[in-house]
Amino acid sequence: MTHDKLRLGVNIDHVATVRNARGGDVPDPVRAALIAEQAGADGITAHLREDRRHIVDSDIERLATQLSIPLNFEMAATDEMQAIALRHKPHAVCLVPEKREEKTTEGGLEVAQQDNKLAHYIKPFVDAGSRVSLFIAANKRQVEAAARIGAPVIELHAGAYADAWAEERWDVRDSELAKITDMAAYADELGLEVHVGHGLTYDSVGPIAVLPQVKELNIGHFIIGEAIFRGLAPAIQAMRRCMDEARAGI
Ligand SMILES: CC(=O)[C@@H](O)[C@H](O)COP(=O)(O)O
Ligand SMILES: NCC(=O)COP(=O)(O)O
Repeated sequence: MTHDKLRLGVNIDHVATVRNARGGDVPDPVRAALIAEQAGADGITAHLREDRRHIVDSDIERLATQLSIPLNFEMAATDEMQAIALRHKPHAVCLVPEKREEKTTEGGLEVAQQDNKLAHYIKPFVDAGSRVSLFIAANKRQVEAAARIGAPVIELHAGAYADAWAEERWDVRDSELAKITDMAAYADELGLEVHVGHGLTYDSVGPIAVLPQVKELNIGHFIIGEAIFRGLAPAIQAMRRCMDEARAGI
């Protein structure tokens, strides 16, 4: 398999988190998205949570009209979100699980236990031309269920791997990396396009970026944090370099 260019989707939710802390208009996540575009991001990811704790409806409207690069619209599989996504027809719709009380997206979407329901739910997106992605744990049952319902893309949840790295629990990091590695290969065999995201940093991105089946990484929290110190464009470009150097075997 060839190592084609790995796409970087920049998640701008965390700019909106800072904005919403004061309830005003700044910092503007759409401005961040446009800077990310200039800095070489291949796409923008934004998660319109049901509680609107960061991205809000008007952000999605502005992103949909102002971006020149693909928008990956993350959302819970609800009727309300389906109507919003169908109105904007983003390049990609990524279904994620949501729990109201969680600090961030803790787990992957349960696809295996609701495959009929989800197959029905994603059909209007497929018909509308949006690429459907399922944010799932690196677990065989979930990967097989994603393929079964006809989702073209999965995004493997890298949170446990990234947390283990941050906490220097190297045995857990290695076992989580092995799960992602195995499931990326298995999903590719089943014909799924593989993305990975959540919690990745300059340190932890390399072992994921080298996986030949992985086509896209979605990264936000670390990049936005790093932007405080080095600026948004340099923070994105540094992530790009980490990915490219790992992919090139440097
Ligand atoms: C699904 C996912 O991983 C992203 O949406 C990211 O975590 C940022 O959003 P939250 O921090 O609200 O989960
Ligand atoms: N889907 C994962 C994503 O968009 C970015 O997650 P994070 O880097 O903000 O944790």
